[in-house]
Amino acid sequence: MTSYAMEVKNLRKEFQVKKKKTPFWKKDYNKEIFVAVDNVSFSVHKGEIFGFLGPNGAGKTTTIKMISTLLMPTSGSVIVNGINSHEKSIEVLRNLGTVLAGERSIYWKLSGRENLEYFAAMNGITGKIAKEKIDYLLKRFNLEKRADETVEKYSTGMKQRVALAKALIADPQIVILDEPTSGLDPQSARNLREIILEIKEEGRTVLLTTHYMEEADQLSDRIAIIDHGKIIALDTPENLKKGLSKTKSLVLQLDHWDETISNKLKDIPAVENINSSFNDSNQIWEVKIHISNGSQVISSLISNIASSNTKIINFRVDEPTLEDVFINLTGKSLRE
Ligand SMILES: Nc1ncnc2c1ncn2[C@@H]1O[C@H](COP(=O)(O)OP(=O)(O)OP(=O)(O)O)[C@@H](O)[C@H]1O
Repeated sequence: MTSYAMEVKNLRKEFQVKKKKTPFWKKDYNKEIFVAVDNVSFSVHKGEIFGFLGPNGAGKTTTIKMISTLLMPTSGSVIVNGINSHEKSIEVLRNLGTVLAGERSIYWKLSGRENLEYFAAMNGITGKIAKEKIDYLLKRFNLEKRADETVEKYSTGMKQRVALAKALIADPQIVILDEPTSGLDPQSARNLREIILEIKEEGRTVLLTTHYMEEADQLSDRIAIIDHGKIIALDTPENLKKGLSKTKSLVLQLDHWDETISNKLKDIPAVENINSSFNDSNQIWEVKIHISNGSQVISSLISNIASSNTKIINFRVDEPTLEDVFINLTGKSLRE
């Protein structure tokens, strides 16, 4: 018996895309190959939450769809509980509960309860057992009171909880969640993160994609960071950050910020990256400066800024985050 819930080996997906500036009537010979997932390999241990972290367009959803047998890989394989997913997809699907981003596989014209009844029946679960399971899931996900209203009337958080209940109806050992908290308000997102931890406590394995680094950090036992279809790092969140013990971020609130100040600071060798944003409500600039050699450069940065045409309202020094890990590996921010 394998100790892995999932083994992904050299997974690759190529899409044929139209070349830029090609007239629509010129067809096939104007296509080129775009590699969305580029020989990705990783193994997920039974019972862990494995985070798949990367910016928009990195290849997370494409990978998830191949794992869930919704998309045929160009090459490579996925082994779920020792079974090859593209040779025995029905057997593999029995072990998987998947919630794709922007879940449309629940029926909006049916109620939450009817959705669960439908998907229970699809999985051969009927009668008293189905009723007990559905009542339990509706209660667990706090959907009981509005269980008989159509899903279209639900909030995004409620729809997401129905999708999750649907994914759990057949009691899968592995749950795959694609950007589960995307578009949720902070309270609903927190609520969903608690549910994800409970799913792990029940002994299930969770594969979770997200572009929220704090979420990946908080939930995951291990994290693979993906960019441009390639895994660029894979470890526990602690080890990923430990590798950057000298990296710090200087976060300042300033009354003014411009390119001249930014360029002057970028000339300092320890400065890796600068992100700035203007807060309209209090008319203050928040500037985050990522630095590579810890505390040594902080005092010279502050005196440099203080002597520029701006006033420092506040500042703090942050320890390395997964964002810093990503910047260190790619030279750009996760959100750029
Ligand atoms: N059917 C398709 N045809 C062509 N290109 C595609 C197709 N599906 C995805 N892509 C491209 O593949 C890349 C990876 O997309 P994917 O949806 O996997 O990214 P992602 O990491 O999940 O990002 P997001 O968080 O934005 O969903 C993107 O550049 C996307 O435009």
